[in-house]
Amino acid sequence: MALTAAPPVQGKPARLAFVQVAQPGTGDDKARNLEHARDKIAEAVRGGKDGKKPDLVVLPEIFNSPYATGSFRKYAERIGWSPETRDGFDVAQTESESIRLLSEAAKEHGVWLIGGSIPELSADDKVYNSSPIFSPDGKLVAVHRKVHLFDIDIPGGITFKESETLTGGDWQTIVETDFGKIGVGICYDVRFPELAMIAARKGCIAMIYPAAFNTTTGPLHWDLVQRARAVDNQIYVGMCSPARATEGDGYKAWGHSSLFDPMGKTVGQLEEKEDILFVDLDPEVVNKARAGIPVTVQRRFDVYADVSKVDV
Ligand SMILES: NC(=O)CC(=O)C(=O)O
Repeated sequence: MALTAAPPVQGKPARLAFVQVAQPGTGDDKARNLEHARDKIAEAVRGGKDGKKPDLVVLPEIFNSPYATGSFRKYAERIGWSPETRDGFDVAQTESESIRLLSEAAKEHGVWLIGGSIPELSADDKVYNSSPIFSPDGKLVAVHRKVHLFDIDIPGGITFKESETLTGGDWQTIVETDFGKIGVGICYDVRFPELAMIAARKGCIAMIYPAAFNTTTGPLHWDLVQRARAVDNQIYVGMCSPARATEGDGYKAWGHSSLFDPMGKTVGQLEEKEDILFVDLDPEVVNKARAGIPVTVQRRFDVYADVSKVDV
């Protein structure tokens, strides 16, 4: 059977900065967490060793609140964005101090910003784990609400039940940037291959996940799930984690923020402490991977369904 060439992924080379800030402890106040994140965004924008300014800055999951089911409602803020009002949404009208601060930071530095995630209080009084995404003019272009809630119970390891206080989101998020389409998920969403598969088939060059794996699941699965999503879909996959807390008995994040390329190679990875990872996306790397291993044109939709045809 003759092979048809895969359509090239659209995009331009881009520099990403993953800001691995410490996750707040239960005694921390929100204002301090926000100021710390603002300072770290400014540091990221100054660039890494080569001083190159990033095109996109990414913060970790739940960066302004402790990662604890008992804290989410207390820290939650009303954002007010919805997919229906996306084009008319004005950040000046939000009640959320975190959204205002992140929007100002994106605008001040002229960068795309995936603002990690924060607890969000909805109009009908539900709490979501939500990732706000800003364009370089400070516009809030999307909010991804974590679709799959982190409910696990590993005896002798970790028990966590986000569904005690959170509700799962019900849309998929793909953002059109000036360097290509980027899919956004949050942490546990990475374990469900469908979101990455749909994003890739809709032309995304990368899936980015603000995330906070832990010291039980991190060593086993953090790299594995990113490489699996990257190789299956021939896209870049990255996760930005909080730094590991060194004190207290709260959540111990895995750290190790990282980016993997479409062949499953590690583009870059941090350790567990506070740090910033600078890594590059290159559409030619995606195109080369797809030309070499042409799974994009070898699918058998006569045998199984194409999930990317379903609109979510
Ligand atoms: N924190 C999460 O949402 C997910 C996680 O830690 C895991 O999947 O492991």
